[in-house]
Amino acid sequence: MKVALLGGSFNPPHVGHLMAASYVHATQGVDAVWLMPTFHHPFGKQLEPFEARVRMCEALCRETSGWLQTSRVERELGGGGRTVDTLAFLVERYPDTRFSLIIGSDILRDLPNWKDFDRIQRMARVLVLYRAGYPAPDTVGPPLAEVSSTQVRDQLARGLEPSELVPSAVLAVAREEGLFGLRGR
Ligand SMILES: Nc1ncnc2c1ncn2[C@@H]1O[C@H](COP(=O)(O)OP(=O)(O)OP(=O)(O)O)[C@@H](O)[C@H]1O
Ligand SMILES: O=C(O)c1ccc[n+]([C@@H]2O[C@H](COP(=O)([O-])O)[C@@H](O)[C@H]2O)c1
Repeated sequence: MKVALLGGSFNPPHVGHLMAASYVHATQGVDAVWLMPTFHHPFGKQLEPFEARVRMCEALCRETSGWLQTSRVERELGGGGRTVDTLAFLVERYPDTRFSLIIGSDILRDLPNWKDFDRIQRMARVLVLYRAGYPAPDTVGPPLAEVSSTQVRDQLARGLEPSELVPSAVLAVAREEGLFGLRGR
């Protein structure tokens, strides 16, 4: 079994995440892609509650035929939310699975602040996707969608409906849960 992991804040998930996951599933010979929402963000980002982000990720996953799944592993682990620790745990739990780790090229500038990135590279194949606006050497594939959770949150804060950036089922969960100031709107 070959699994690609896409870790993220998913605050909220958007079509860029779906495109990134689809691209990897379609071209990189993996059986499944797991979304791994952050429980405690290592750099202290303030996020909507974990279970609400999981629900939105699960709604995103339903846009696929089943190869995209959401993992609660980072909640199970607690701790500092460092990817190397999550990966070490998964490698031990699933000895017959080969893991890849997907990151967007915007992350490259943060990597010096990641814990043990060398060890991550020994445990998993790292796939750096070309996120539109962030060209870098050694990325895989064409530039992917110019969309971010920040842009989605900005639209929501201005009372706009980001229906072109977020799958409608994800927006429905955000509304039901009253996330991003949507309570009572
Ligand atoms: N449009 C995109 N194209 C390619 N990769 C993406 C895209 N959006 C997010 N990613 C990647 O998905 C992972 C998780 O991203 P994250 O959940 O932080 O979303 P984000 O849009 O970057 O959020 P924010 O705007 O809040 O920083 C990261 O590796 C990121 O690089
Ligand atoms: O391992 C680390 O040191 C580390 C530092 C910062 C971020 N990460 C992970 O990188 C992924 C994307 O993070 P972000 O900030 O773009 O949502 C997410 O899974 C984080 O847990 C990991």
